[in-house]
Parts: sequence; structure tokens; C-alpha cells
Amino acid sequence: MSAKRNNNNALKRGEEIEVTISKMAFGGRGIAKMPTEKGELVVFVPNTIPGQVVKCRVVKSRKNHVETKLLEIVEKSPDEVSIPYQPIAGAPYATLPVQLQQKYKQETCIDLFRRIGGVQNADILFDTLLSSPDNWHYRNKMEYSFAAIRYDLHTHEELDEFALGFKHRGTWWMVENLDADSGLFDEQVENNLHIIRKFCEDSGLPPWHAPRREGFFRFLTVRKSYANDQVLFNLVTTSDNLAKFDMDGFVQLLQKLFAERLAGILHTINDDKGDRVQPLEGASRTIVGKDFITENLSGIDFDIRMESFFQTNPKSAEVLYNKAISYLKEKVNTEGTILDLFCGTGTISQLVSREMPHAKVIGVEIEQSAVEDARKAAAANGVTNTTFYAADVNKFLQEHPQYGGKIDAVILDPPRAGIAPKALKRTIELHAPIIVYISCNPATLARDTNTLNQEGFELVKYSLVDQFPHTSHVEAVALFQKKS
Ligand SMILES: C[S@@+](CC[C@H](N)C(=O)[O-])C[C@H]1O[C@@H](n2cnc3c(N)ncnc32)[C@H](O)[C@@H]1O
Repeated sequence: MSAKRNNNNALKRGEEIEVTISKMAFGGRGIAKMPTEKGELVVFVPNTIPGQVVKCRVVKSRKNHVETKLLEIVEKSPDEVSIPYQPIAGAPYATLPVQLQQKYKQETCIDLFRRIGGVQNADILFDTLLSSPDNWHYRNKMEYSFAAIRYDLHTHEELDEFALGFKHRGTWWMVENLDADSGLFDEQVENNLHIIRKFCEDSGLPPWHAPRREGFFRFLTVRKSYANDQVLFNLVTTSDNLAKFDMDGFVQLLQKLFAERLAGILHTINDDKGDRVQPLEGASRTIVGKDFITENLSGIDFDIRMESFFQTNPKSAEVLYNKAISYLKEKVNTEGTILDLFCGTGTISQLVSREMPHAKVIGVEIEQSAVEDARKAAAANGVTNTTFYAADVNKFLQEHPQYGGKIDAVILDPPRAGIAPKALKRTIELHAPIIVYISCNPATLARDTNTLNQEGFELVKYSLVDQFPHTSHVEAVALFQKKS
């Protein structure tokens, strides 16, 4: 049911079309082919599945292709199955069997390494795709938004009503109520979210009205420990009429709902107009219990505060780290010096230290609080061969020229945007023989593969870990060796 057009121009911005998705591109972008008089036009539709018929709006129009925004799924793909969870925008592939999701992730990543990474034999260097130990209920953190504008999933209307759940796809101002388990996070939290919403609504205080930038309730963030089966809440509000909010009643409600599972409750005052949980100015305080939860990864305990970075899927992170460490151990002397750049709370550093007790491990991370957590965890776990620095990677490398030529391997695990070109250049200038590059964004890893290759590092092999089932995201780990 591909749409047909009579003129020979590419589609105009803002036009709405209906197309059938026939292929998947990297990042979960569906591809449809649309016949025009001048030949076939390629239509990209994000978050779609081959076989789906979808309605979409053109947002960018080029000579041979158009980028669109998904408006509606008109017909399901024959590959889709029904699931016992509430569908959410954050998990657009939940109805596609995981094996098929993985097939698309693998094919599109290999293609990416070939095209962007310049690796002609990308299929041969591909090592393996590893599954997440759990395909459902794997996340350890969720951020729910309050809103004064609710999107109704059944009638597709925008209503002036109190909402708590996830932003409606492609909007910043409206929220879909989460009324049941999404299958991604904690079943008990999500099945009870409507009770928490009712309590907040009954307070008479207003939820955040994004277009007007006013209101009281803003976010509810929840962190979960799989090791202790505990949950930590952070209620984010403005200070507007705070005295009128029955905080004791809120605490009692959560205590009643979650009993011994409740690790603690924090309250953050956020009067910023911007749409983020952590205020630039403002304060968080612990109302009851602790301000962290303890997670265990490969036998090592980590205390994680609400805002510290920690792998979203901790069980799958073990799989990822094991793969990275196996790459490292293949090539590096067990007494070597290893630099763990972008080390977060020091998870990889500590696992490397345990696996290679005679190695010297140096972790670098920009977030002071994460470094404090890393140091604490290392002390508590009796790890003595790690040193952590709170610093920007680029600055650290600039200020520590003594490491040049002295590093046996670098582990890189930058944020989604990838490592900054200057920092990558300085990393290359360390002349370490081995780089193990972990990335939650294979596109930036493929880009850096090209740079590393030009600078004398060859890609030995790479793997994928399906750390985020039902989303388009996937973790990648690559082993690079300096060419002799
Ligand atoms: C993908 S996380 C990896 C964390 C860690 N390797 C782990 O697995 O838990 C990226 C980390 O890089 C840190 N970061 C971001 N920019 C940085 C910079 N310029 N210098 C140092 N660290 C940075 C972030 O705070 C975050 O903790």
C-alpha cells in the first residue's frame, strides 16, 4: 500500500504520507520505497518495523530521500506478536520477537562499520551478538513525567488533565498515563503508579504545564536494585506552594505500597524552567531512608546514588564487561598498566583489577560524585590496585604527559555522543598497543573506528550486546591493536 504521487518533485516538508516499511536501517529507522515519476524515493520513518503500514509527516526533504516523523501505525507487521504489557514510546519494538530485533541490530551495525567505519570486511571481523540475560524487566531506572496535558491513547486526544507517565512520542508537552507494567522496569512500581498519581492529583496542586512553564509536580524518578530488590524514589517538584503538599502522607503511601522494598525517598526542588530532573539551582534532600541503593555486579557491590551513571541493565552489563575484559586479557600482560577512561563509578576498573590483580588500573571520570562512589566501592571491596581521578579526559591526558608510551591498554567507554576529537587524538598519542572501546552508540564507535584506523590502529574484532531489548539501542565493544 505504498503511496503514489503524480508530480516528480520530492515531497514537501509537512506533507503527510502513508507508506509500507520494507527494510530496517541503523538506529531502528524503517525504510519505505515510494514510487515517483522520477524513480523511487526513499522514505525514512523512525521507530518502525518492516511490514508495518504507517502514517508519517515529512520533516526533511532531499532529492532522493525524505526523513519523516511517525504519526500513526495503520497496520501491524505480520512479524508482530501480542505482549502482556502497556506499550510505551520508549520501547517501539516490544511487539517484535527479540530474535528478529537482534537480527536487525546485527545486520544494521555490520553495515554501519562497513560504511561509516570504512571496514570492508566488517562481516568477518564481527565476533558475536550476546543477549541480555533478561529480555523483560531489565531496567534499573525510570523517569516518569507529570503533565497538565494528557494524551489519550484510545481517542488520540490532547486533554487538560493530570497525567503521570511517559511523554507522548515526539512531544515535550504531553504525557501518556502509565496505567500498567510496561515490561521494561519494575512491575510493582508500574502497576501502582496510578495510585501515586491519584494521591498527587487529590492534593489539588497542579502538575507541570510545559507550555506555560508552571506547576508543582514535575517528575518521579525511581531507581531499582536487582541485588536487594529495593526501590529508591525521587519526587521532583517546584517550590510553588510546597507547604500545602502533604509530604508525610506521600511517604506513608509509598511505605504502604512498597514496605521493606522501599530503600528511601528523596525530594528535589526544581524551579528551573528547563525540562530536566536535576535542577541547575535547587536542592535534593532525603525524606526517609537512604539516598542510594546497592547493586551487585559480578560479585562486586556498588552504592549508586540517584543521579550517578550506572548501566541501565546491570545483568547485561556483566555480559558486556566480561566480553570487554576477555578482549583485554587476550592481548594484555596481566601486570600491565590500564587506563579506564570515562570510568563512571569504576565498575570496569574494579572488575579488571579483580581479574588482573597484578595490573595497575587508572580510572578517569568527570563526575566527582561518581568518582567518590568508585573510591568507596574499591575500598569496600578490598581493591587496592586502582586509582581514580575526577577529571575531564582531555584535560587529564593533557596534564599527565608522563603516561605517554607507558600504558599497555586503554579502555574507552564514552557517553552516547562519543569521545571528543581532541580527547581521541590525545588517547591515540598515548601510543598504547591496545584499545578496548565500549560504546552505547555504534554510530560514534564506527566513526572513531575510521579515525583509529587512519592513525594506525586496526580493528581486530567487535561484538554487540543486546543491552536494551525492545529499543533501537545496542552496546558494542571493539578490540583495536596498534599496527606494527
Ligand atoms: C557510558 S558512561 C560509562 C561509565 C562506566 N564505564 C560504566 O560502565 O559504568 C560514560 C561516563 O563518562 C563520563 N563523562 C562524560 N564526559 C566526560 C569527560 N569529558 N571526561 C570524563 N568523563 C566524562 C560520564 O559522566 C559517564 O559516567
